[in-house]
Amino acid sequence: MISTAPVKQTAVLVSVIDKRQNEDQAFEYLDELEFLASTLNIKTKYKFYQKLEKPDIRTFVGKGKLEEIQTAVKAEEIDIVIFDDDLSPSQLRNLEKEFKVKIYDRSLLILDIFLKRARTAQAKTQVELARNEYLLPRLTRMWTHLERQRGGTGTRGGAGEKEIETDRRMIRNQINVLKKKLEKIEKQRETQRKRRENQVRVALVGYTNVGKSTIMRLLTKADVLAEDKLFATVDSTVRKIAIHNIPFLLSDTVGFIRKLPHNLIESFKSTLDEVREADILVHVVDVSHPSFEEHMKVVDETLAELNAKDKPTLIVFNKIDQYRDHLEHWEEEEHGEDESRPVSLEYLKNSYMNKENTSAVFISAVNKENIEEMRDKLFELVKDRYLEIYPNFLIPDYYYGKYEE
Ligand SMILES: Nc1nc2c(ncn2[C@@H]2O[C@H](COP(=O)(O)OP(=O)(O)OP(=O)(O)O)[C@@H](O)[C@H]2O)c(=O)[nH]1
Ligand SMILES: [Mg+2]
Repeated sequence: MISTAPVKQTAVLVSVIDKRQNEDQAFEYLDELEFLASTLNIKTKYKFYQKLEKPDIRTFVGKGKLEEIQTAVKAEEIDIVIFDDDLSPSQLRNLEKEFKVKIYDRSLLILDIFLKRARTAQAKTQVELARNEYLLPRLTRMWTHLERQRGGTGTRGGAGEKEIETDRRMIRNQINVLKKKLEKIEKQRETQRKRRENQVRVALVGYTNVGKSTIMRLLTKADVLAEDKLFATVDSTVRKIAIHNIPFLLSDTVGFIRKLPHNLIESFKSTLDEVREADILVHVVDVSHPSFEEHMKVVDETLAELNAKDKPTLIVFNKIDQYRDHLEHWEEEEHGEDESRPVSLEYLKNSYMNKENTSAVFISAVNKENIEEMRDKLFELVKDRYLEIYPNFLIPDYYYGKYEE
């Protein structure tokens, strides 16, 4: 009997941290990488990290570490070795020679997740383009993969330069075709966008898996996919909604992450236009995540790259239910003296809500806690923009000042 159930592939993860980072951060990064891998149904068996000033030019990690990893790969019959950084084409080749299994780097992992998740023609084309551009300089490696799959090393004399050149040409053609296709789709979207010119536009932004789609669903009652997986949303979704009779467009967007592949940002430019062209941003944060502040920084940096940093922003600290749970667990566990107690929710609220020029709210989207407050704060921002577009619009008095001192 032959089983047709997909066999879960196994992996070991490898990251390099420099002297400024501590062990906790190394584990954090590896946990995130494990989560990314699990999104592709890859099971992590071991995690390795090494402290280095810079990754090794030839093999990413040093010789000793390489041997350590090799032992694990052989003992456990591992299918894939995943690196938490981007590998150069030559590093890829060297590592493949060393381990003789599939090698992934962070970019390829994220690209494959996007490929799996993309739904619309536009998103699919964007990811395919980014993936081809990523593969082009690394084609030798891909070719050797094909060779091995055919089971024919030696019989054909290995990957010939001629075959590689043919493949390269094929990929270059493909890239041109995809670019033309994208241009056409973008022209259509352009007319769509023009039609939206006189409307207030709000974009949900944030690190991946923070709850953007859950909040979108809450506000629009639309059937938006929300999952405990990274990059559940790759396409952007736009819905028209209203708060206190003021209409606006709300869009759910692709989540950001540390070291998002540059090719991906490039080819997702038009999807990210949703963010760039928004009047108002709702920055969603998973406050229960131990690195939420680092995540906020990554989001701010990505927004700066998109020239979208200075828009009126509501910061939504989500998952306060989970934050409370973590605090409770912390109390129950034993801790060393050097471990500092996580701050209370009250403390966090005080430090963030008193900042000048920022509007913030603490909610639980799943337990529907403080949702009205979030709606009212969003309304304050939407209303200001709406009155810029329609200066003669009269807003009934009772909507004003609900949360003002
Ligand atoms: N405990 C808790 N979980 C939440 C809350 N809000 C969302 N989640 C969960 O967090 C996970 C991710 O939610 P999504 O809404 O898919 O997050 P997202 O930001 O859209 O994620 P991507 O599209 O992958 O970037 C899901 O399992 C949600 O059920 C919350 O308030 N509390
Ligand atoms: Mg989502």
